[in-house]
Amino acid sequence: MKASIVVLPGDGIGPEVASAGVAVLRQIAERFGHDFTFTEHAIGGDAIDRFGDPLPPATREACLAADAILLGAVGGPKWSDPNAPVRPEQGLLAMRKLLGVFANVRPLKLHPRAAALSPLKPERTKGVDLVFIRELTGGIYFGAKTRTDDAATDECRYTVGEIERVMRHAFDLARTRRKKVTSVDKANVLETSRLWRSVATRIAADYPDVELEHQLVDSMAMHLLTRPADYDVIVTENMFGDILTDEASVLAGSLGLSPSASLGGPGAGVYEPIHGSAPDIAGKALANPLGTILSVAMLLRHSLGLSTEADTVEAAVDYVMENGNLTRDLGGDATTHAVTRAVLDACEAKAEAA
Ligand SMILES: NC(=O)C1=CN([C@@H]2O[C@H](COP(=O)(O)OP(=O)(O)OC[C@H]3O[C@@H](n4cnc5c(N)ncnc54)[C@H](O)[C@@H]3O)[C@@H](O)[C@H]2O)C=CC1
Ligand SMILES: CC(C)CC(=O)C(=O)O
Ligand SMILES: [Mg+2]
Repeated sequence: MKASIVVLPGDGIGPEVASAGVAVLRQIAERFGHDFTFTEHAIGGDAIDRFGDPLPPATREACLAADAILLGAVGGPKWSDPNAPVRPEQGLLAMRKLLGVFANVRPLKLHPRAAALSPLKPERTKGVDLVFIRELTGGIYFGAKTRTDDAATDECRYTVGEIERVMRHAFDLARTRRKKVTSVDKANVLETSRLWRSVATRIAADYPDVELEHQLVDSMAMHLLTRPADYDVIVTENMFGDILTDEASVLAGSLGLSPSASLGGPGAGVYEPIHGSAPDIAGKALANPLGTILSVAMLLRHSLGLSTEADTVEAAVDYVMENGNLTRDLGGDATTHAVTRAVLDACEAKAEAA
């Protein structure tokens, strides 16, 4: 098949992990006879430096015309002055809004070897297999902001329509899994959460085969560590999802392992690891590329409909997790490049065997 893939490397370790993702896509294209074209565009701090804009017009146009988008990460200390007029993260948020990708899918599966790397005891993490659906284009990250010399505000706003569509995404997904949705909110305090909860309850009536439970976000943060295996699909608003998924990623051994797909818009899906630009390890070849490579598997499956190819990439990552030398965050001393090479070799072996 032919596919046009826009690559947005961004900042810090973004370019290091994005190039690992592109290497895997190139190999899959060659092995399975596809014609993928890759076009790199600027986003984030890199785009501010080159164009004075964290999401320049050429990047916007390319994203709107793409079949899929692969993103590294944005941000870093160079652009983090609290008084800076423009920030890298604005480019990422604007891109998500532009593409209308309201459902951010963040799966978390525990590889057996990662159980030993998890800070939790193996008996706690046994059987963990959950998916977060994080609302991605609404809430406090997109609300009006004000700032005076002695006060600041960030508005949190959700409409019924925004909640309904992400809720249906979660229930539809739960139907293909263990048929359980946990909706996370702060309905004891926030009006937006009370609306969230009432919409969740109403939508659940259309899915009598799926169990719905409501959970307050503060205790959810605790339950994720005490009984993570009890959860199947967890749906929540933008900021709660951002925070809980970084917490949850540690169950699987490292933030560097977690992939994501941002879906639901009329055009391309966006695929990115859930981590940031990791300025502390940028340029040192220490970045774990597996979260990005697993995001590439999601790209193949969700945007290109290539499930055999996606399975091949996931099986290759499983193989490397089981047998390979891993990056430092997972207790190894392999470089980003060496782990990527190991995945490419494993992809080749899996494709050969298939
Ligand atoms: N999607 C994006 O582009 C995101 C961007 N950011 C931005 O990234 C910058 C840094 O933010 P932080 O809070 O430090 O979060 P971060 O996710 O960049 O890093 C947190 C910690 O995890 C480690 N880490 C992250 N990814 C890793 C990987 N692939 N391999 C090994 N270790 C990894 C880092 O070294 C660091 O110690 C900020 O400017 C922030 O705004 C943060 C989150 C997401
Ligand atoms: C700029 C932030 C909203 C990015 C982030 O932390 C994320 O999407 O996980
Ligand atoms: Mg985040």
